[in-house]
Amino acid sequence: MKIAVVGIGAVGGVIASKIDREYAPVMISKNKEIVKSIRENGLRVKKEKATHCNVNCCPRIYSSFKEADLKFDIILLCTKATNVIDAAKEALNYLSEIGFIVSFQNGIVENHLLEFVPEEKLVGGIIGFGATMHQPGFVEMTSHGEIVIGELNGCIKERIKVLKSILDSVIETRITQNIWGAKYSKLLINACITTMGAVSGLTLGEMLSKKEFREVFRKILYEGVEVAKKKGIKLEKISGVSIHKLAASEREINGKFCLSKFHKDLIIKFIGRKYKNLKSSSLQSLERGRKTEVDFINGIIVRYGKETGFETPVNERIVEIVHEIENGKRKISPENLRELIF
Ligand SMILES: NC(=O)C1=CN([C@@H]2O[C@H](COP(=O)(O)OP(=O)(O)OC[C@H]3O[C@@H](n4cnc5c(N)ncnc54)[C@H](OP(=O)(O)O)[C@@H]3O)[C@@H](O)[C@H]2O)C=CC1
Ligand SMILES: CC(C)(CO)C(=O)C(=O)O
Repeated sequence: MKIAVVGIGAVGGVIASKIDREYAPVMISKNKEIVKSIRENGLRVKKEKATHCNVNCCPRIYSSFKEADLKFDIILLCTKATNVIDAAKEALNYLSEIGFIVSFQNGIVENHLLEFVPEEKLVGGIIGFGATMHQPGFVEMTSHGEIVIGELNGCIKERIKVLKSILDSVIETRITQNIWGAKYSKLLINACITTMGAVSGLTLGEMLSKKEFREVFRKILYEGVEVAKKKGIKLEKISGVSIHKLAASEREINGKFCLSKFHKDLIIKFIGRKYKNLKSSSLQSLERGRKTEVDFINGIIVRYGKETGFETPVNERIVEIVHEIENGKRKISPENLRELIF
């Protein structure tokens, strides 16, 4: 089984390091500094409570598929959503006859990929763990959480079981028959945690310790969940969390199977405590001068809202705020979240 990991940043680095011994994946990175560092020092991984160690002594890293000049049975796309189209276009030419691509991006990118990737060549994926790249070629898994994978048409084929067995070496992996719903459920997590972390510059713990920011969290989620209902999207638990059940909805509060506003607030507070050091991947992008994936995350909630006639003012505003930061017109600050309290 020939495997390629494309995009050796935080997630790609963690995945490549964990499957290295058993599957010897080939790594593809467009980032010259990362290629140089891994060629010189190996792929370095920070282990919990340790400094770091080299796990990949014979690094198989290339700056393009052309340079690697091999065909692959599985290509794991671990770039940001903003780069995934280019990465997938290149990858398609290097698939073996039985080969397929896995899209691990946060947000929804699969509809764009399906414009040129045949459906049978694409499998959807979700990364539930957190990862950080401290320096080029030096990565850390910062929080735990499952990987979820699924065929876009919901079938369970043999290949998805093979993929699961490979990814189980990274972290516990689950197969879903509802990958679109699962991806949207993860999108909801990112619409709150990742985007709020990006505009505020706060860790999750700092952010969710404040009641006013937990309220922003619930408003972003509320809009996302209402839009999902209108679109008929079936939401599901990700890493054991039914994020959608935490949405603020006065109608639901009086309903049968829902948590009280007090309990929802308490659970959000608890999530903040449990993952207190989590640093948003979009914040990491902004700090590196890169664009975020907000258009594929909160932007999707706004788009689905427009399609279904449901207003999404908080998501609309946070998308604008992120773009202002990306364009240098605004600074990252907790004050940005205060603008969303209306
Ligand atoms: N980090 C996290 O905790 C989590 C991230 N995710 C998702 O996983 C995906 C990857 O995130 P993350 O690892 O943080 O991102 P990173 O930015 O750390 O890594 C992506 C890497 O891909 C490189 N790259 C860009 N285009 C290409 C290309 N065409 N071919 C090869 N390499 C390319 C980038 O280069 P350059 O450095 O030059 O930009 C970068 O080094 C995102 O969609 C993210 O939302 C999901 C869950 C958790
Ligand atoms: C919230 C988290 C860490 C969960 O996996 C994530 O997806 C991100 O920051 O991009």
